[in-house]
Amino acid sequence: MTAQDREVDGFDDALALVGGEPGAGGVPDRATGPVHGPHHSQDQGEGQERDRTRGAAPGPSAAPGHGPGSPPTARHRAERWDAARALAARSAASVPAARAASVPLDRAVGRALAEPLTALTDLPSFDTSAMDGWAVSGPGPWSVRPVKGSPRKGATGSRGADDLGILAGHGTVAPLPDGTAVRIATGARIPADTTAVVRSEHARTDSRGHLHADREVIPGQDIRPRGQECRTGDRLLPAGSLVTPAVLGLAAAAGYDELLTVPRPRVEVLVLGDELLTEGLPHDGLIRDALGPMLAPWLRTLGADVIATRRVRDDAEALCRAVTGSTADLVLTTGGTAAGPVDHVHPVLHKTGAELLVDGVAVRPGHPMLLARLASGRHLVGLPGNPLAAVSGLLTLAEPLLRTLAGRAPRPPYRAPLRDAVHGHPYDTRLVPFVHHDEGLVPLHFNGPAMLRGIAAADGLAVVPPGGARPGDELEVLDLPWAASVDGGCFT
Ligand SMILES: Nc1nc2c(c(=O)[nH]1)N[C@H]1C(S)=C(S)[C@@H](COP(=O)(O)OP(=O)(O)OC[C@H]3O[C@@H](n4cnc5c(N)ncnc54)[C@H](O)[C@@H]3O)O[C@H]1N2
Ligand code: MOO
Repeated sequence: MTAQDREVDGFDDALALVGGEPGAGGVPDRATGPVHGPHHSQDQGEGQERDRTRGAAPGPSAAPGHGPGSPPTARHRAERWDAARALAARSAASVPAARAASVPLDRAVGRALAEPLTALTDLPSFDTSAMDGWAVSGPGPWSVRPVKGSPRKGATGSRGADDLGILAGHGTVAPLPDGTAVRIATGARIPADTTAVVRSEHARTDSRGHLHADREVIPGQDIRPRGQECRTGDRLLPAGSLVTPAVLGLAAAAGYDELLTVPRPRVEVLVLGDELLTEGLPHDGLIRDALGPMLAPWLRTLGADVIATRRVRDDAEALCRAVTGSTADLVLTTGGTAAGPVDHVHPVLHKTGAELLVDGVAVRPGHPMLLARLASGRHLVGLPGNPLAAVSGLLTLAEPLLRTLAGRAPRPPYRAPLRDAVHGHPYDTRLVPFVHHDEGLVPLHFNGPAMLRGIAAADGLAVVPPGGARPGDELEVLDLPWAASVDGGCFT
């Protein structure tokens, strides 16, 4: 491994690195677990010491050139990963309340509730039949009564059997005298003094118009009592809940025509890099832009509306115009965060009077990521150019910031046990693509900063603490929004 390999893989060369070429190995099959590559190491995409795959924390003294216990000075400005996320979430805390607006239900989906959803009615709002059958009063057999004003099916049949009974949507119905039964439909109002509903398949009428149940009738059976689901004024959902299709349905059932919601934040993506191609095969040192196609749909899943994805050439003036001219709530840049000759993000932020809130995060990959408040009060997140480092920045800084801008409640972190050991960085958090497996999280190969092969097959990113983790250790998990299912029922 060359020094360049180490650098590309996001570890400084102070680390004693042993092991195979970066990115060796295969992507595990979801059913069968990892397909090991030639080196049989879990995540050589980061080029680490093999013995750290047992999770032994090497400690800062493993980094020659830095005093024991003291991280390298180059990191002095880097925020801890969890602190950076918290800071990103806090940095826009005052914005959502100011933007809340009432919108009709059909415009509310995808936004967050700006106030709790409180029931405007009891649900059900009247005692309701849960089945098609008979409302009965007292013990059987019952004499069947026609329902006054009910539509009739036909002239034949025994007395009362030909009327359709009480249907859903009917208004007030007369109380049911003891010893009588009326036909009733699912969703219809239960007459006062009803003891139970007997399903149509569990009863028969005789030639004298009496109804007999063919099994025991339990008082209250198949009646949904008024207020069973909620009472007027009950809090159904807290403020900050995402309005999903299911929430829309609940809101409508609970009597809402409009919902007070926070609009989705508007994001503009600026893709930097003269080396980027938007089509065809890489050639002559030029490469395909992997971030432009990826970010807009990903941002939408994070609750943002992407107003544009623009390519900006490696020119400070062009970047300056693009940043200051944007009307988005969040400007998201890719590339140009480091200190190379055409890395213009820092100089442009400085020149335009932006306040750097986060300037580097102690996370691998992605440590040059940044968060700034622009002079206009809008926010800018600078994602590093390496594609997996950009994903790391997206989930570390943009996701919590967007959640706050969108008025969404913070998502409580959850943890899951690790199936296979994963090595760590001595000082920094690592984010490692994984798949869920019955036996725990399985870290994926091809997790180097420039690689998307691991994340493309992943259910999420595992948060590996400095020093690494052993099988059975519980790691915080950042699920990808499209992860189909989670073994172990983390969402139940
Ligand atoms: N002297 C140092 N150099 C670098 C450091 C460092 O600490 N000291 N950090 C390295 C790390 S870590 C990363 S990550 C990168 C971040 O660099 P930038 O944000 O300035 O990104 P670029 O230099 O523009 O690009 C880096 C890399 O990614 C490729 N790239 C950029 N955009 C895209 C895209 N849209 N699709 C696909 N690939 C992209 C670009 O071609 C470069 O290969 O800095 C290191 N350097
Ligand atoms: O290699 Mo850098 O840490 O990818 O972000």
